[in-house]
Amino acid sequence: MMYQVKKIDPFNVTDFAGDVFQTSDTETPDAVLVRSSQVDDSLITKRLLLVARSGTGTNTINIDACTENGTAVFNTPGVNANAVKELIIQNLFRCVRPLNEAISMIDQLHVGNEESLQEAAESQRKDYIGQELYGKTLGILGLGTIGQQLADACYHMGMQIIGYNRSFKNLRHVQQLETIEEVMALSDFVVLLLPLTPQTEHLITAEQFKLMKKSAFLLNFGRGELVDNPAVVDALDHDEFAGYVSDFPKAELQHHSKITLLPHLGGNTTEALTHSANLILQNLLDFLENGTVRSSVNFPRVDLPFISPHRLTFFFKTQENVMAKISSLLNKRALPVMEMMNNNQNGFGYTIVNTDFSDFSDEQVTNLVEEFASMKGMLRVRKLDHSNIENWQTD
Ligand SMILES: NC(=O)C1=CN([C@@H]2O[C@H](COP(=O)(O)OP(=O)(O)OC[C@H]3O[C@@H](n4cnc5c(N)ncnc54)[C@H](O)[C@@H]3O)[C@@H](O)[C@H]2O)C=CC1
Ligand SMILES: O=C(O)C(=O)[C@H](O)COP(=O)(O)O
Repeated sequence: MMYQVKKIDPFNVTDFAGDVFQTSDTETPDAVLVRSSQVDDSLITKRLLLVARSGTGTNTINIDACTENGTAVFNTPGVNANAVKELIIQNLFRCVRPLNEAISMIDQLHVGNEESLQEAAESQRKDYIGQELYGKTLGILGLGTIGQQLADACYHMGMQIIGYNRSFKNLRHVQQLETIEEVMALSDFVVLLLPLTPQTEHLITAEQFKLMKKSAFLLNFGRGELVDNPAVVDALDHDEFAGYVSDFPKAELQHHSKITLLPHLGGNTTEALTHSANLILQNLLDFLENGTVRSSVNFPRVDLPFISPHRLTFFFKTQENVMAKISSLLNKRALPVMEMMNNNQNGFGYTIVNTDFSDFSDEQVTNLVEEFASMKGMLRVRKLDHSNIENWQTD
């Protein structure tokens, strides 16, 4: 079977497409490949097996609708963490040392015959005195992969690290505090590294800005919607804190002397983009061909070698006792179970059964798949044929 994959963002699939999938403009694809663009709900048809997101944030995908539809959502968490960490550090330095301004001053400096450029420039350096990061307090909201890498790097630059996360992380270099408010009040720099979810939308607003040090900076590399933008502008206009850096530009934040906007540059390095695209394409291929789940936000991880002529995969709600019903039907229909692997997560189960349909007619196989699919709580059943096993023989 040749699967139809719709690319929402540009991807070079030359090394992957061919035997298993081809790219297509269809509105009813088997899989969608995407970066951070919006995935329209209309694409979530019964045919859609997978949304493959190259990158970390999945806020542009309707995960609940995908899950109910039996559609897996994959992402590549951590792959761009180093790129984001480095960009944040670059911006921390930018907050404390007026580099851009100093470079621009020299660029515009005109000297006469008597004076060297160096002398003229040095005479002005008193206007470009900065501060050091060493000894300052960095507060991180969201102590996930990027937050932890940032904490380690900044700790080794001599900063004090505090942070907030919904679950306790027990990190060596981070003092984890109970509330966002404590972190905001104690930090010289607050870095937002939370995902955008219904719980985190507009989490940071006017009340918290009032707690911040007047000299503190807020850096948002999580998502724009974490912050109430009009409240940021208002707080900066009233000198409640010193400056806002955001990787997520919005018109209401433009043209403000205390606001720096970047064009979503966090993961925008050759290394991160290449690694992330290759990883998602490999995982997409493996899911379409073998049903393997390695990094998904809604399907439990199951990776079982495909060493049988056929296999069945099941995605289901665990509370309906579907696993027991699957085992019972496999037994009842005397289907050989060569290998089987199951995993459960957040109320959903995913099971792969390696099997052999050689002794079953096509009609029997179709009926069996329909029997499984009609079980209460079953969200997706797939039957996969092993493309490379010919003349399969069991001992
Ligand atoms: N600017 C950019 O280009 C990039 C931005 N990002 C953003 O950064 C976010 C974090 O990335 P990673 O660190 O890789 O993800 P991660 O999943 O490793 O970390 C997220 C952390 O936030 C915590 N968290 C989630 N909801 C919370 C809540 N309501 N309250 C407190 N803590 C909560 C989680 O427990 C986890 O520790 C992504 O979801 C994405 O939105 C990620 C990569 C690049
Ligand atoms: O991984 C994420 O989450 C990001 O925000 C990426 O770094 C940026 O997304 P892309 O637009 O580059 O896919």
